[in-house]
Amino acid sequence: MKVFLNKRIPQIGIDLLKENNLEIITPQTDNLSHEEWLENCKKADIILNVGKNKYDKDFFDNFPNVKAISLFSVGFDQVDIAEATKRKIPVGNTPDVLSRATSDVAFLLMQMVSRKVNYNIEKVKSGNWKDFDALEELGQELYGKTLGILGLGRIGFEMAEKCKGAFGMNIIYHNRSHNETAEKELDAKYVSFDELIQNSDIISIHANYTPEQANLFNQSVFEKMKPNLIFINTARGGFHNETDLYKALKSGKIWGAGLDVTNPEPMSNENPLLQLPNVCILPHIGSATIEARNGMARLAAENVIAFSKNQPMPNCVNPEIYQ
Ligand SMILES: NC(=O)C1=CN([C@@H]2O[C@H](COP(=O)(O)OP(=O)(O)OC[C@H]3O[C@@H](n4cnc5c(N)ncnc54)[C@H](O)[C@@H]3O)[C@@H](O)[C@H]2O)C=CC1
Ligand SMILES: O=C(O)C(=O)CO
Repeated sequence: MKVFLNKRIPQIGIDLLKENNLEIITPQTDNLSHEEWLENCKKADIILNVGKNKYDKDFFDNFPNVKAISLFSVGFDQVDIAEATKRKIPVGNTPDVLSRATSDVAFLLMQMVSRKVNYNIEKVKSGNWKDFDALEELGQELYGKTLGILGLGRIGFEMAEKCKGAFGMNIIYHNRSHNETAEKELDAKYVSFDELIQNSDIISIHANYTPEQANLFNQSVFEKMKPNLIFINTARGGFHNETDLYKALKSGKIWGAGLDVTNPEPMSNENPLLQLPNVCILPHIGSATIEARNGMARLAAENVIAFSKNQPMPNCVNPEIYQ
């Protein structure tokens, strides 16, 4: 069985594939052109996908040889799951192993934005730090604030737990269903989307993205938020409308924003958001720890191996295909 691996992954994943006698197709470069990527897809039975390649109806029509996809990510928004399911193509992902790392980044961004760390570092570096000033560079404290989580699943729970533990925050959340563990352990309160955006001091997005949710955070939503609102997005860039976010930040309608994800990625280094003092943007590093990436490599390889043995993938986004 041939596995197309389009980019480098930690060695633990490669070793597992090799131990199971899988033939790995690896390109000589990590930066394949789209055409080169398509060429390699032609040769594969299964793709171990790193990055944002799209798997939609056209792809499945053009590559009937591809019988399974193992994503090196927990997010699966790049795959048309309904289409894959219709064709009985299993789609694997890498849950849990990256929840701590990703919620750490959300927590980090929240603190950076609350104390304007980005802006203040720049001030020191550029020589514009003149003297101690009682009224300058003031941040806002996080203790006792209300954290609103959109999407209280695995990563959302870890973010809520950290914020409760470190800052005694009140947790409110909006989710597709109630999270009883969070309600019991963190005293989290389920609220409507409108209540979430109106009552939160910090909003952190941890929902899985679907195209129907594009621009969910837009001008009308930013207008309803508190002026001290810290907006954190470590989920997917499509959730926020970038122009509307820019306007809300520039006009002071909200306090600030911390983003680990943008749309598109990478973001242009001339993007006006980067000029704002109340914004901190990272290059999609939520899961970028040695521990998380090793875990992801292991889970992604285990999904490939299970498929090669005609067994259900241990972490499958569309397990109904096995019924
Ligand atoms: N920045 C980064 O490097 C990373 C980003 N992510 C993103 O984080 C997302 C969440 O991952 P997990 O927590 O493991 O997923 P999960 O499936 O455990 O949790 C997502 C939750 O969001 C809820 N949800 C989805 N749409 C919603 C909506 N419109 N309103 C309310 N709730 C909604 C679901 O019901 C679910 O409970 C991933 O799908 C991925 O996009 C994940 C890992 C790393
Ligand atoms: O796992 C994901 O969904 C990511 O975005 C990268 O780890």
